[in-house]
Amino acid sequence: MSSDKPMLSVLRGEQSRIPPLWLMRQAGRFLPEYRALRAKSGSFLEFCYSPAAAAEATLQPIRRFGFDAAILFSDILVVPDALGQTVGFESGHGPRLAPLEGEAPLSGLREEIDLEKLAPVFETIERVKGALPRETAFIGFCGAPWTVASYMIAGHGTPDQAPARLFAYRRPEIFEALITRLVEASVAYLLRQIDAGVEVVQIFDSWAGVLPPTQFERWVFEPLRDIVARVKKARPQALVIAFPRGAGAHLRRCVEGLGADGVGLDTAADPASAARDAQNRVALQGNLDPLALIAGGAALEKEVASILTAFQGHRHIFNLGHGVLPQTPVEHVEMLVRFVREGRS
Ligand SMILES: Cc1c2[nH]c(c1CCC(=O)O)Cc1[nH]c(c(CCC(=O)O)c1C)Cc1[nH]c(c(CCC(=O)O)c1C)Cc1[nH]c(c(C)c1CCC(=O)O)C2
Repeated sequence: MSSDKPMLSVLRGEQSRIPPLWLMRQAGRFLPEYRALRAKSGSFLEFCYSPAAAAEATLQPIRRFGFDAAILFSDILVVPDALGQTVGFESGHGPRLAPLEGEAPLSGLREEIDLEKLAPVFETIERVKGALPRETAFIGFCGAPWTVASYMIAGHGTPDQAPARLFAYRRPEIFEALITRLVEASVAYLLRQIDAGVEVVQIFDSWAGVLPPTQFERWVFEPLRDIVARVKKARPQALVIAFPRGAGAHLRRCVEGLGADGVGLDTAADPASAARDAQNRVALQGNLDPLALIAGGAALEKEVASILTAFQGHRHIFNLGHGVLPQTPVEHVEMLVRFVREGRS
């Protein structure tokens, strides 16, 4: 099926000479208009739950750069919030959750996600949907069970998710119950996002890269495959991108076996080898180094050119290998857009 949205066409199986382009964390602190909007609001979660503000943050990068896709402005940690865990964000420090611990770590959590609590997110989606240019695709998202669980257990960001890894070894039954609950919650949440108006959902497994193969299979691959299968079965029109960041040696299995329409490549992944594995059966998304975007100039041009060359002849969505960093100059993003679309900086 062809579409007047280049992003959807590539996810549905077409190739495009000029890849559709969007950036993870394209809304955020590197944009002066985001900082101004954010300064007027309360806590980060309040901001995420304010439909007018969240819709505006979603649209800002579309107005400025004309990206091929908008991504819902929200956060992966609204899911633990809607499961009843206490979630906060400390400026400069990132997320702070009441960690899951003690004799019965799941006892304070709801069995099922409270979608009523997330009503403002669905309202944000409805607002954005009515305001997007007709050629712009709309992406919703959630965090993958392993990544979300790792924050729920530690209560904050860590360099290697050691607390969740230890928990999974020491208390595998409880960890399994948590992952199962997150699979259910993620499916329910994504289906509601699709019903509210997103056309694509991306599942962020930002911490997929820290596990040994046995644990990767159980906590990353299987839950991701289940979510993809259930979302596609319930909403066959919806398109799904999986982003198993740091999957490394498991990337091939993800490209071949997750059942997603697209797979996101992180900064360290080799585009040419992923393209060989994919055989055009899935679209590949990525994977410019966010630091090359900060550096700009000849280094940026060279990296962009090499990615475009490596993906030639393959279904490709241009993106970064991880999110835009706050110190990124806006002009470098403008340059990237010109370079990808017009082949000039
Ligand atoms: C692990 C993770 C989180 N959140 C997310 C992930 C997965 C992707 C990744 O690995 O980056 C996903 C996310 N977070 C945010 C978005 C918005 C949409 C977009 O991509 O533009 C998305 C898709 C906004 C945000 N989420 C957060 C901010 C910064 C808060 C602020 O503006 O005050 C934004 C814009 C806060 C957040 N949220 C999270 C952390 C670790 C932090 C603190 C680090 C930081 O500050 O960048 C959890």
